[in-house]
Amino acid sequence: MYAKVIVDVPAKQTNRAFDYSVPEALRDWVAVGSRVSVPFGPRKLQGFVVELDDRSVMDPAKVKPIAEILDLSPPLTPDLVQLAHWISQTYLCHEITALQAMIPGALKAKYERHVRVKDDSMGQERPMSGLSGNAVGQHSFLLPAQQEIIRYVAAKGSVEIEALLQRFNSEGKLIKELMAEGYLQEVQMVKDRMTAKKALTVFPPDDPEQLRAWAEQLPSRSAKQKEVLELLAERPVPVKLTDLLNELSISAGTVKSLVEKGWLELREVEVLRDPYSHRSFQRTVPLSLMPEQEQVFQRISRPVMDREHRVFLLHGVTGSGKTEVYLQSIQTCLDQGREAIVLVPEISLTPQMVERFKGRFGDQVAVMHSRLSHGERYDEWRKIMQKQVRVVIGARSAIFAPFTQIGLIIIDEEHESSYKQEESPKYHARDVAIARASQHDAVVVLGSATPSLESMYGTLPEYKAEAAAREDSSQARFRSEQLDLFGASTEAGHPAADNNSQARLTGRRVPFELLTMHNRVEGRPLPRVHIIDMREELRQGNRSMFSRDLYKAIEDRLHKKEQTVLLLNRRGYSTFVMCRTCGYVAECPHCDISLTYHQSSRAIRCHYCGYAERELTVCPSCSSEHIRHFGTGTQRVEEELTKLFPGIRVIRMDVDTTTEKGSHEKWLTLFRNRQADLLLGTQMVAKGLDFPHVTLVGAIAADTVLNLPDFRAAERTFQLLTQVAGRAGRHELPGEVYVQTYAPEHYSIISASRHDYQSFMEKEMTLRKFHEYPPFHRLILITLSHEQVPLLMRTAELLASRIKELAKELQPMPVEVLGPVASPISRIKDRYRFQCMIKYRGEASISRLVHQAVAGFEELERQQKLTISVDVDPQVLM
Ligand SMILES: Nc1ncnc2c1ncn2[C@@H]1O[C@H](COP(=O)(O)OP(=O)(O)OP(=O)(O)O)[C@@H](O)[C@H]1O
Ligand SMILES: [Zn+2]
Ligand SMILES: [Zn+2]
Repeated sequence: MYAKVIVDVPAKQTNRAFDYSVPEALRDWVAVGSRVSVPFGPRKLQGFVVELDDRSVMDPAKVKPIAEILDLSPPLTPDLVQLAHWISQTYLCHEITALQAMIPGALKAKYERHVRVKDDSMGQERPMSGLSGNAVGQHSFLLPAQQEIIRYVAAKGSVEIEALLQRFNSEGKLIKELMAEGYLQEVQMVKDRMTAKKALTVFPPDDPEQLRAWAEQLPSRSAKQKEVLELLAERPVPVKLTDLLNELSISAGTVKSLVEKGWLELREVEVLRDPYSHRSFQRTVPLSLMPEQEQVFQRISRPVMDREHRVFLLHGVTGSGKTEVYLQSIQTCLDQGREAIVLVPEISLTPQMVERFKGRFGDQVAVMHSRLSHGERYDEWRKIMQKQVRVVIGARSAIFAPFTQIGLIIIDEEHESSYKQEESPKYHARDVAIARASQHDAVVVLGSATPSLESMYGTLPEYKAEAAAREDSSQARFRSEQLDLFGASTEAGHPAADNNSQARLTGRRVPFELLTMHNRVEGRPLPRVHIIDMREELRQGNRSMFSRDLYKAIEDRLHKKEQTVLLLNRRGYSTFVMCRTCGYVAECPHCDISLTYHQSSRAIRCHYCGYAERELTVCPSCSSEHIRHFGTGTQRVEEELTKLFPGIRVIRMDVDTTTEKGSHEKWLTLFRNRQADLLLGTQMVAKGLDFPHVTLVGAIAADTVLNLPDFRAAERTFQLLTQVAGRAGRHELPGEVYVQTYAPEHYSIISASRHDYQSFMEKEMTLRKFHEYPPFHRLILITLSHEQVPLLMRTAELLASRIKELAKELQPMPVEVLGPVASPISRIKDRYRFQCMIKYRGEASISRLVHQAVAGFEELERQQKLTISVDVDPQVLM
């Protein structure tokens, strides 16, 4: 038997599968998706098996054997292996890069592979030595040899797989069966796993009444100690010291004195890494749907039941109850015995969101987001692998969850640009989701109150016509591409892989079907939006960052004890440092970008390279003292608020206040419990939040994004304003919104204020079509960087003309090569940057051509330390 292996060297020469033979001993273990170690020249490399075959076109004498298999069960499913291939073709990256992106980080770390007797509780790695007699007794129908294996493993707790195979050599197959049947389980002893996590924990005495008695004894000045005792009397369970301190806002000293009195005990306890273990989720039942929800739900569930690949674009206004539709559609999917993936933007993967899914589906849900540690992520991934869960909710990369029976993929807030990964593989999760769904005959739901123009385009007749015209030719072409990549054997198929899904990923795109929910749940009105012209405020002599109306509205809410959300759109907002006398702007000496002022460290800093210097007090250019930082950071807004409204309780949420793990959650809980009057923040307050007492929303600088050199600026502005406005008046109390802007006549701001998606979309579509921007044309951005401009320019020009030349072959397909020009940010970390933009209509073949052109420069890249990066469908044009 032969395996085709993609090795872990991201380079052009190695960007193909290499043949290896599968040694007899590994036959039962190697499958498509296995991670293996193989000899490669003088080295040993890691790689992934992408295909198995009985034959090899290579000279058998020259084919080397696989050295080792790295996981007992393949970490990738065959459909993921195929998807990786599709990603590498679509987004022009090395196949290995796509494969690596699909497995959790912990698997890339050093670890040992053990097996143990399966215990149904997750996440525990304790030895199972007590279990031997029982486990075997129950499974008396196992072969004697298998029983012996189980007994052996149970007695040892866990056994390293090599040791086990050695001990029972020639029984590899039996061991494999035991694993497949779930008697034995693989345990990865990841390095960071071996050092179990420990936490100081406070133990109350057994009798809580005793605590009350002690509390009585304490003198009144020990109020804090009393509080601790009373809390524990109420809730007599061990509690993590840090949690206790946070909960009561006390210092460790308070607890220490109680421990010294011998009333409480403090011990180090091992903690398990279930990120949600400390929370119990209240079970929820399906709500009875509003008529619009019901209609949409029916449309989605039908193809879910019929196992038809369809793509729906669900446009539902803020507060229309999209989440409930997702939940019930997922239930339909689970009832079919299939699995569901829910993608949400990282930033809105809030506890509230998780709660909704855990509340409905309980332990069947795995959660994946980037704030989890390596170990936690790995544990969640393992739950999916071992089929302990059937729903995964997570950020972008959760689209690679190793499910095998996907029925439904939901992408919430589908318009979010964070679904595009900025590093290689530069994939867009929306497109990957559609590709993956097509492999499984699954349904995709793209949900948003402000659908992206790209997705909207998918519902237009123009797209359907285009898709239909492309159908025949592209399908034929794609099939032949597959053939020459996998070799003729693809048709014959290979034993271990699920060939059905292999045959299906054609890259074909179905037209999207538009579903609309115009109304909020229970007919609640959308909030009234006021546009405030800040130029007018200035004319009236108001120099504050708050307009008079917004000021009054905040005051009014404080009075009524209702809550306010304030958005400071910092993206594109310059907190740069400028001299008012001569106009000097402090810039990074290594990058083409102005430095940003950071109040906490009183320093000015570069966002790209981290360069920092002390705050300037005199202008380096003219020595004037009138040098100051411009712009309105959240910190300054907070200061201003406390000045204007003494006693106001403000929660500030921005990158500075949310870096600590769990801080996000902490702030939102405080706000929800109405322990604050006002939530101030950047983009992260705009999304997904659903708080009943929020009746006022203010956008302080609504238009900052409009000034960015980006053709999506208007779209982003419209989306952000609509989303943040949507936070107000979602429950009984009606909401009101104030939008402060210097561009009150801009159509994105006017449409947002009228909740008029349709007119915004039509206007924007017309403009995009006129300027030949996406979604009508597609873009590929090629960025080159090097320390020296002449070489860079020369190379960029060569590359551009090479692409133009190759593009001639594609006539009459319109391909336009713009540039090379200096990038909007023309230097980062002392490297200059140039870009070429390719504009085209149509599909796959253009990416091949770019790939071919770029590959021709790989040698130069290596020799000259030049970098060329290719971004297909770029979201960021800097
Ligand atoms: N059928 C229903 N009956 C009663 N309440 C409902 C129903 N469906 C949803 N809700 C409630 O309506 C509120 C808004 O729903 P949800 O948060 O799902 O809206 P959404 O469409 O996701 O909004 P956004 O896009 O702003 O996040 C929630 O509090 C939800 O519990
Ligand atoms: Zn100056
Ligand atoms: Zn810099």
